Amino acid sequence: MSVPALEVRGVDKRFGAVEVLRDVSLEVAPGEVLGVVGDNGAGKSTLMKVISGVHRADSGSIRLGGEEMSFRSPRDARNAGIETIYQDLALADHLDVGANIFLGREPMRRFMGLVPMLDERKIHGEIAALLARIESHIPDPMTRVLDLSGGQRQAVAIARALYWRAKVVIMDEPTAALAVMETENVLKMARQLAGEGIGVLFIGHNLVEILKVCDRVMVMYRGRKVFDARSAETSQTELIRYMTGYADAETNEAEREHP
Ligand SMILES: Nc1ncnc2c1ncn2[C@@H]1O[C@H](COP(=O)(O)OP(=O)(O)OP(=O)(O)O)[C@@H](O)[C@H]1O
Repeated sequence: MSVPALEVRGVDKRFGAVEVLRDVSLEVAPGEVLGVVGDNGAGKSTLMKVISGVHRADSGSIRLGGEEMSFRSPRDARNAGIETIYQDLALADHLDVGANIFLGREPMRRFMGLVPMLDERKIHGEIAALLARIESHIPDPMTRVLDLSGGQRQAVAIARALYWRAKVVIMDEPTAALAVMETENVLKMARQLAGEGIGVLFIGHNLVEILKVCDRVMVMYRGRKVFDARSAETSQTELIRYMTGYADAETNEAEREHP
């Protein structure tokens, strides 16, 4: 078996007296899209924030490509290869597409061997190649991100993940604020990232969408992972039973009856 792109083992997280994550484990293979679902407050965002270096777990471990990680900041996580794409993206609105992809590390060239200058030809070429790779329709890569649509903004974040060779991309409710066509594009991009060998975590509420785009789905309920199955082997009804705690209650009842 290949080494998982991401492996989370036994993560616990408390905020004061509140236990928000309890012994959560998951694995995402390279090229796999794992859906994460659960009711409001189930702990999905907190889990993603632990993985992306925003919060530190109280216990448990995170391995990226088989290597144990200890992130002190989101920057640490990004440098290690974990890119997060939020619904409200952390893009620099007033900067153009290129600046948002290169994050201040644009290709440079030396003028007459002395003064370093932006290598605009290389920048244009790289952006065009990236956008073509994800089949994104951004007419002019020099557009300010502020002037892009929601779906185009997602495309910029995805291009950035590709450029920086992310190992894992977290898409946290990426389609929540998008129109139908844009939603389709973002779903397609999730599959394209997986096609590049990236492990994708896809958090969402729309089960039709989740079952369509994800290879596997896990359900969070009150801070625990209560279910994990291949999309082809589960259904909306089954996921809802776990999301609402019914399946859990049934198991407990069966255990009481047949201890
Ligand atoms: N910084 C924090 N301090 C205290 N409690 C928090 C903090 N962040 C989250 N929580 C609590 O942790 C629980 C899980 O929240 P989380 O946002 O992870 O859930 P979620 O599954 O992502 O929900 P949603 O679908 O609504 O985004 C909630 O009860 C929330 O109030």
